[in-house]
Amino acid sequence: MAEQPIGGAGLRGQSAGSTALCTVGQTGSGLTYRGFDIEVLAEKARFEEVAYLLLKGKLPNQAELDAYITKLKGLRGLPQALKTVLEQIPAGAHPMDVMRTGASMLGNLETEESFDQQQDVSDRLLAVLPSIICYWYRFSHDGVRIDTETDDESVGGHFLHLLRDEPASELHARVMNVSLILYAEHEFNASTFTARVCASTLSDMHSCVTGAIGSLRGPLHGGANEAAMAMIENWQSADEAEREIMGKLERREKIMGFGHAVYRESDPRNAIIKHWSKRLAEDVGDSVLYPVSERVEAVMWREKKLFCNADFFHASAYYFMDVPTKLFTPIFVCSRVTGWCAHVFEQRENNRIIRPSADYVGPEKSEWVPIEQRD
Ligand SMILES: CC(=O)SCCNC(=O)CCNC(=O)[C@H](O)C(C)(C)COP(=O)(O)OP(=O)(O)OC[C@H]1O[C@@H](n2cnc3c(N)ncnc32)[C@H](O)[C@@H]1OP(=O)(O)O
Ligand SMILES: O=C([O-])CC(=O)C(=O)O
Repeated sequence: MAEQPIGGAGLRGQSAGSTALCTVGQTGSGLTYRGFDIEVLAEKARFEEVAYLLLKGKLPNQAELDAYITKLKGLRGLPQALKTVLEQIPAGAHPMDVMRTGASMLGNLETEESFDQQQDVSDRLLAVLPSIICYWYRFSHDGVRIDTETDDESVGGHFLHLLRDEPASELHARVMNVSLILYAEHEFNASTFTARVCASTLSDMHSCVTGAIGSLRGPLHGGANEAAMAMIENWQSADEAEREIMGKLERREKIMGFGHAVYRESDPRNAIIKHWSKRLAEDVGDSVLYPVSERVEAVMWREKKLFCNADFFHASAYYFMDVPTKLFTPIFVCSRVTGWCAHVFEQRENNRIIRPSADYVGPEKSEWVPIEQRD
């Protein structure tokens, strides 16, 4: 057997099961949720409609959507014990760690006792995750205890309202809606696979989501939007960006927000969020960050044939909406929780514990040496 490094090839290209939720890189459009092209959903749908599609299995009619929005609005409140925990977390903590703790603590307070509760538990998580992150952020940064039960119609509007203490503009609510749709679901990505592995042991929903948040946090996955922002904000012009990117490529550094494990030529979400980033750049009169981002995109394609993934233009879009960089990946959580929960439902529906094998590359059979005789 050929010697291989410890670690692995990332299971790239191997099927690890089936799903009815999403196709990635298979059809002409590149990305579909339950058969609907991402371009159509981003243009026509509300995020809550997409959440319904993923979680309940079909698009809602008007009455069903109205009832769902009303339900989500009624689930935004935080239990006192969760507020108390959030107030203990220091301002310097990473918001993804706060999300992880928040989801986990909720599991102590509102435990999923039976899989019959899975729809309600998922709706609660979807409604309350923006409240969790914004309650902590505003308490630790501004010293205020906010009321998280706003009357905003949308999840994105609710998030921005809590963050800034005023309702979101129409443009910002629209961009948040698109962003949440783009991030909602993506087949067997690392965080979703984490959720499914956890679900396959017949564990509870909060454990699946808590584990998934931990996986999404890393810069090779959801954390790339923050890492991209940390990079591009250093550059004052497109020419400076080009010089710096060339240097990074020479030093063989990874450029965050580029490349993908499945897509080979483009990520269909990029053109959509790029369009909205441009609109926001015009709205705020930006003449630096958007041109810098466009130049980085052009140089990466010219030099490496690497394209922007969903994360790259999300960085500038969120920046133009005044969202602090550390909150970029938590927004991803507020969206992807729909995909995670829907995958947990699927896993539970036809479950077998996920337990692959490893090729052993360690030492041959070894003799035990008493501790006093070891080097
Ligand atoms: C929402 C999301 O999670 S999207 C992904 C977000 N993550 C990022 O943006 C992080 C940066 N990108 C990456 O690290 C990778 O492209 C990943 C993790 C997304 C995919 O990883 P892989 O499937 O291993 O990438 P792939 O096999 O296509 O890589 C091929 C080559 O391109 C290089 N490459 C891939 N992405 C990048 C990048 N962003 N910058 C520089 N080089 C890159 C790899 O190092 C590899 O080079 P090598 O053959 O010399 O080792
Ligand atoms: O599919 C992946 O590997 C990563 C990704 O784009 C996502 O999770 O949205």
